[in-house]
Amino acid sequence: YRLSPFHPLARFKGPIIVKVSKLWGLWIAGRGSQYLYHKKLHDQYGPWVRTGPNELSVIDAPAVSQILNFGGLDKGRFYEAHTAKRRVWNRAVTGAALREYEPLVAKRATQLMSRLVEIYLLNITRLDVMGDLAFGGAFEALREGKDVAGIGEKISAFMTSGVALSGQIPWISPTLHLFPQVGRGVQALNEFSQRLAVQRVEKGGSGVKDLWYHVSDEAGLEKVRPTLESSATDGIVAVVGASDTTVSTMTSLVWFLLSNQEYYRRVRLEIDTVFVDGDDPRDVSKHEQLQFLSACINETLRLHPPLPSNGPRGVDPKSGGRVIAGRFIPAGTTVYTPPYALHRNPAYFFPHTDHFVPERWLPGSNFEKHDTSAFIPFSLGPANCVGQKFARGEILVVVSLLLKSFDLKFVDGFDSEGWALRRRDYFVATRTPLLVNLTPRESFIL
Ligand code: HEM
Repeated sequence: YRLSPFHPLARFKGPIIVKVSKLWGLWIAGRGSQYLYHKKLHDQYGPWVRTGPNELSVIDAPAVSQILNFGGLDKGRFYEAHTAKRRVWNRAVTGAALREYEPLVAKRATQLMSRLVEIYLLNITRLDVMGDLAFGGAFEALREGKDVAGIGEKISAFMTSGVALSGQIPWISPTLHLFPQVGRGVQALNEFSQRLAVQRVEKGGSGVKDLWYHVSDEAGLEKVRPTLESSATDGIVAVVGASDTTVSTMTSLVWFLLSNQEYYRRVRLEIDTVFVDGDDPRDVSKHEQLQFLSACINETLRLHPPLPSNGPRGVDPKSGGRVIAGRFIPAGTTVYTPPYALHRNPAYFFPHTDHFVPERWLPGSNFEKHDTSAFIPFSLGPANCVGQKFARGEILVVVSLLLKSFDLKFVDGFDSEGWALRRRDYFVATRTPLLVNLTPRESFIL
């Protein structure tokens, strides 16, 4: 039936193996290769591809916008386990709220620079920043020089098992606890976040209106105050969703710059010009002058989107189906809009589609194709990333401080070309260590 012309998705092209069963897709996802597989299928079959018996992947920009934007498809069963409390989240990321967080980020960025003299710790800085914001300074990984709480490990167990699996087989989410291996990863992270939440409440406010202040509604703006349990879930969503995505971007950015020395020199020159003697990269008022660095961040997010496949959407199984960009999508269909494949579609970014060319983002640049409606690293619409402004701000502080303070160079003999090929797609892309030597510069900042 799934291969027959009677199946509601029969008109959509795709390999036979994926039409028959979800097992092949599950195997690909288990290896972290979904983003590459989707890209390959789109290269072969075009912007609409059938990727499962009841699943599509779409990289046609107008259709992507209709799917993700207001009035589009639901987030579907994939998110059943999460409480999407968008209203409290929105309060947590207003301009005023972000200004409250700035000293926290600046403090950790400074600590990073001092510890970098000894060891490269970008990976754990993100833990401390999010520990500060969400749980009142819970982790202290930089101070200890390592991830003492083992949170990195808990996050990867959670990502590689529960999240990847429920993305492939949405109906499995409510039954995850039945799979001991998978359930353990999910449960360990849940218990950990509950403990942190209790600690944060016992410790009382940090004096800063941090993220916890908003997600637990300390100001009492909601009619019904969120329970400790649901604020703990939000706290951990912040640590997982906000820290790994940001560090993925920073690590890829360093990799792109060191692999393209002329761009590395140009970014450094810009930072040295904007922050002259005594000026401090933690001064966010100067960040809008960092045009070339911002272009490099965009180009990094284009080629290495931290969520390479994005969260799927679904057509309500109880509906009569939906028409998207002139095509009928039957009820119950899962729809992917994978940023990795979309961003590398030459119909939207051309020439040098697969190459790091940050100039395409500079004002006045004249590339044959530069369609920003196809640029969705933070997704689109009502469920897009609430933290994108904060993420950009954090990246600008840390990267400009890093380049102002150190000369960076790949460790001799490091397989830098192979590094990008080892990125894996477990909802947030995972990476192997990027080995970089750091030599303090004269302008080293503490
Ligand atoms: C470069 C860094 C980041 C990237 C690329 C990124 C990307 C994304 C994407 C693509 C989504 C939507 C997923 C979907 O549509 O299924 C999302 C959702 C979300 N992000 Fe981010 N994110 C980043 C940083 C952050 C930060 C720093 C925070 C918090 C301070 C944050 C908080 C959230 C939350 C709460 C959601 C869920 C929104 C909702 O469901 O309404 N993110 N992010």
